[in-house]
Amino acid sequence: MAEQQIKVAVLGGGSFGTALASIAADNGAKVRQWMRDEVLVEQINHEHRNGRYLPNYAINPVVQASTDMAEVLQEAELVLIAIPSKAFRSVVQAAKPWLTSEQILVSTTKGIEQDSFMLMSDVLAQETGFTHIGVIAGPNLASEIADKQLTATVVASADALTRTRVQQALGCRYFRVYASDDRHGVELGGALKNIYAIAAGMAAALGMGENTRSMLMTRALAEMSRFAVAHGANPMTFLGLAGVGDLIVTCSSNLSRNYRVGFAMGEGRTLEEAVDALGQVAEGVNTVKLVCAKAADIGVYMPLAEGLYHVLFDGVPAKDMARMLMMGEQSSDVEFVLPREAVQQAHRETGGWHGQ
Ligand SMILES: NC(=O)C1=CN([C@@H]2O[C@H](COP(=O)(O)OP(=O)(O)OC[C@H]3O[C@@H](n4cnc5c(N)ncnc54)[C@H](O)[C@@H]3O)[C@@H](O)[C@H]2O)C=CC1
Ligand SMILES: O=C(CO)COP(=O)(O)O
Repeated sequence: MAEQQIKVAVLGGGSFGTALASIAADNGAKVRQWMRDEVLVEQINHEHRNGRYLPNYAINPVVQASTDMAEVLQEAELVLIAIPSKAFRSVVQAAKPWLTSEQILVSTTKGIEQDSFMLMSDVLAQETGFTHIGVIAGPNLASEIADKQLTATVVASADALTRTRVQQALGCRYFRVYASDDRHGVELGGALKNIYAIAAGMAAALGMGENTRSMLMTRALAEMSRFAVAHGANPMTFLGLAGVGDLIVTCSSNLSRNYRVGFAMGEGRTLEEAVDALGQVAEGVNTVKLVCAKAADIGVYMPLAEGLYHVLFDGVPAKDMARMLMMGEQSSDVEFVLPREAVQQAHRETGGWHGQ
């Protein structure tokens, strides 16, 4: 018996929405993509190209773009939402009249909502009240996916049907989809690593070496998992693609927008200049603000995120901040092995930490 063709809707006309639409189409799905821009719709439908966000890649001609939300969502079994966090809720609200409880709704957005500090899957759950809700995150640079480079991601949901349908719809010869039930852990992995990608870009522009980058990434992982565990995530998630996997790619690649913002600032540009030159979303700029405020509120130790905050928003030179961070507390390597408190206690018992 021939397999039934799955109907996929993608909300968002940016680089990631476009890359995901093309994967689903390559995999045999019927794909419709919603975006606001009429000109882009025409270009995708006639030239099979997204000239604004992924100019150098061919889009599978099966992808049909439209500005009409009703048309895009009609009969869709799987809805992928690739909208920057700032606009995510408003787009979900606009989509709501055409969403049904049988549909599988998946956020692909790596950000946190400004006022509520909610993750996008929680926004989806709050706005719809539906059960088939999940997220996708992992080392997924959109242009590499569009180039069909071998790639893997994670779908995370407590709902087995959501995990399975996403694996079936997107898993193909160049894209593997691994499953997790730690939705918040996976989602936080994707959102938090953007902070450290900015710092990594800055370090690279300042000529810091490979030891430094490795230290930065590994200590970033310690901070990310500490923060996520305080929000109920499983620390083991950070060993996976949405944790260490995404951190590696985003802290190493000039294709990452967050890395590029950091690199531009390391070269002497202001934050505003760096963001303007990008012309696309760099979620980490907003995420670092929100995360630092939350970490202060709930008492989570995040020296790298705080350091980056002072560089981005208080004009502290990145080199001075790096020097200060090097003189901070020498703590536990992996605190899920040796708790931080045990290291601090030992220092207290031996007369304190003698940094210079
Ligand atoms: N580009 C990438 O490599 C990856 C991106 N992501 C995440 O995907 C999310 C979306 O990012 P990209 O597609 O990369 O962004 P992008 O900057 O390439 O495009 C953003 C898209 O959202 C649209 N948009 C913005 N505000 C809107 C509104 N109010 N109403 C309707 N549409 C609106 C823009 O018109 C544009 O089509 C981000 O959270 C990002 O972190 C996740 C994995 C990889
Ligand atoms: O999340 C990404 C890769 O996994 C993309 O990162 P940027 O948003 O920094 O481009």
